[in-house]
Amino acid sequence: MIRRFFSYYKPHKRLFIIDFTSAVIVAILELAFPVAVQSFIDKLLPENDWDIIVLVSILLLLVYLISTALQYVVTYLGHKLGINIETDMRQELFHHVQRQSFRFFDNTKTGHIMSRITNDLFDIGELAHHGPEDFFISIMTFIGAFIIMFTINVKLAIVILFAVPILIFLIAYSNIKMNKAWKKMYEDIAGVNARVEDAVSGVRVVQSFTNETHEMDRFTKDNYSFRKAKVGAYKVMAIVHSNIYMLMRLITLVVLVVGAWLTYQEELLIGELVSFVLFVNVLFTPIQKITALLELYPKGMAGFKRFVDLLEIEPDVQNKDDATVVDHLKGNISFEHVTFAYEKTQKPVLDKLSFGINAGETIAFVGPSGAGKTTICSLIPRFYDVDGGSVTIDGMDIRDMTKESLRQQIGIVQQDVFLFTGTLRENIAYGKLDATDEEIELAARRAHMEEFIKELPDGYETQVGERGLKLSGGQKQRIAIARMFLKNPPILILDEATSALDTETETIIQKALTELSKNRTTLVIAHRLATIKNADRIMVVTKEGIEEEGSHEDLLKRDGIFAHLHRVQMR
Ligand SMILES: Nc1ncnc2c1ncn2[C@@H]1O[C@H](COP(=O)(O)OP(=O)(O)OP(=O)(O)O)[C@@H](O)[C@H]1O
Repeated sequence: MIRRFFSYYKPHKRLFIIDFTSAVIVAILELAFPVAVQSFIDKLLPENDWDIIVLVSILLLLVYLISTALQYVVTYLGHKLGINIETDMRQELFHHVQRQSFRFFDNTKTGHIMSRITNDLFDIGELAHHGPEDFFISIMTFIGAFIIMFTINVKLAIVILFAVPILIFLIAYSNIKMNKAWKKMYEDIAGVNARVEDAVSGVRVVQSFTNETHEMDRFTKDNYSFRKAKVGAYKVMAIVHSNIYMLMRLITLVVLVVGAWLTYQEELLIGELVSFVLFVNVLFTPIQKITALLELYPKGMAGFKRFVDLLEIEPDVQNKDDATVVDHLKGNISFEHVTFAYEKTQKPVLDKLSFGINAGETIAFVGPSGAGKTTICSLIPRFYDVDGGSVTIDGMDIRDMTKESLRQQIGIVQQDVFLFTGTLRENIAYGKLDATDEEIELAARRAHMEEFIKELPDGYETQVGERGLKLSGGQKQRIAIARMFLKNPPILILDEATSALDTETETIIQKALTELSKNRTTLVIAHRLATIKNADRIMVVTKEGIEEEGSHEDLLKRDGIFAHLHRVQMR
């Protein structure tokens, strides 16, 4: 895990070297001060040589100026390094999440992903900056200070050395305890995020059932569990901090007493004693840094582990090494003995399903809810891969095509159209990012959007989405259709595109859809049978597979499932 963590420093080697070297110099200069004070008191003062005293003072001033400049470099560049690493990781994670297949999103809460991309990465960034630098510098200062103290007076140095095992014990204790506490805290904050996500996106349902109190109770439970974990972690930290504080004061006192006695015995000079007391103070800094790291390290590493765990989830729909980039597909689709289950442990939704669609045909799928119509349509763009059998387009297995090129050939219009925050123009252009204004306006005209765009004061530049104009279901759907005119795919999937509209809007949208499906292979999932009268073929999908197939008229004549559904709807 640590080796992997360090691999993120590679692109910022130069920054790391500058930051690290500056920090090392600052630490060495810190050690110089007590040594200078000692020679001041024991050598320069008794000799009364004021020229040297002034010179040494100027030199010390110079050392401090350099130290201050380097301190700036360490703080600024060090944080910059941490931020750079955090940004790289966020890029990688976002890219990775975008590559994931539908199955991943079926099973992962947005709140959990958000929490990894934000909270976890903040802590990892902090660790990236402070971790190696503070650890190395602290060890270095510690060893350096002890070496100098031993050269000044062995007995007094040994007295201080006794404190080291206690320190190591405290550090180890805190590390174990905090590891556990942070891990729990991360799980809990992800839970809190997921709960907020549920309550906010489902707020309309919550309010319509007046279940606010119920939601509040569930949130309180998660929030308090998070609080307990975090407070627990800080309790451990408080124990460790206060013990270390007491230890350091004790050491100062012991140094003073033993030092005074040694001075009395003429084994130690006054300047040496002062210098010892100052060194005990110098030791405070690395110890404080190490205690700060005790909080940061387990926290950052717990976050990093979650980050790596997420990165290691490979999308289950992958391109083969020798996958073909397809272009201009005709749209002859064939399902051959297709078997598919969402979860390996569950009964297949589709069981050895076979059928064919000719290029340019309009096929409608009808049938009872949960029979698998949407599933059939999700397999064509490879949102999921089949478990058995194959799906081919123009005779080629879709798993032999790159998924990007395959999806470029397929357009999907769903009932629930997602609008991105931005202008109307940008939202239409989502179908073809480099579309010209003329192309966008033509697509809007073909999707029968012109009328309503004209009425908007800002026209195509109107802001839509969460922070902009709210569009009706029918208007959103026309945006989706306009996107498709721009994308211009040979295969079209219309998933219950008109089932939530009033008759007038539906007529307009039907018109737009009929134009859109011209010269394309079109698959329509419809619940309202009247809208698919003109389909070339209707397939009746049930849990047993495709039970009936034929034109509207044929199926009515057959007087089977479709005729029954039709009669119920007409009634
Ligand atoms: N993402 C999913 N994960 C697990 N199971 C799923 C998922 N989506 C659908 N299913 C299950 O697969 C079966 C078929 O669902 P599908 O959505 O394909 O049916 P449908 O015919 O389109 O239904 P409807 O007309 O109600 O939209 C259902 O039993 C459903 O519970």
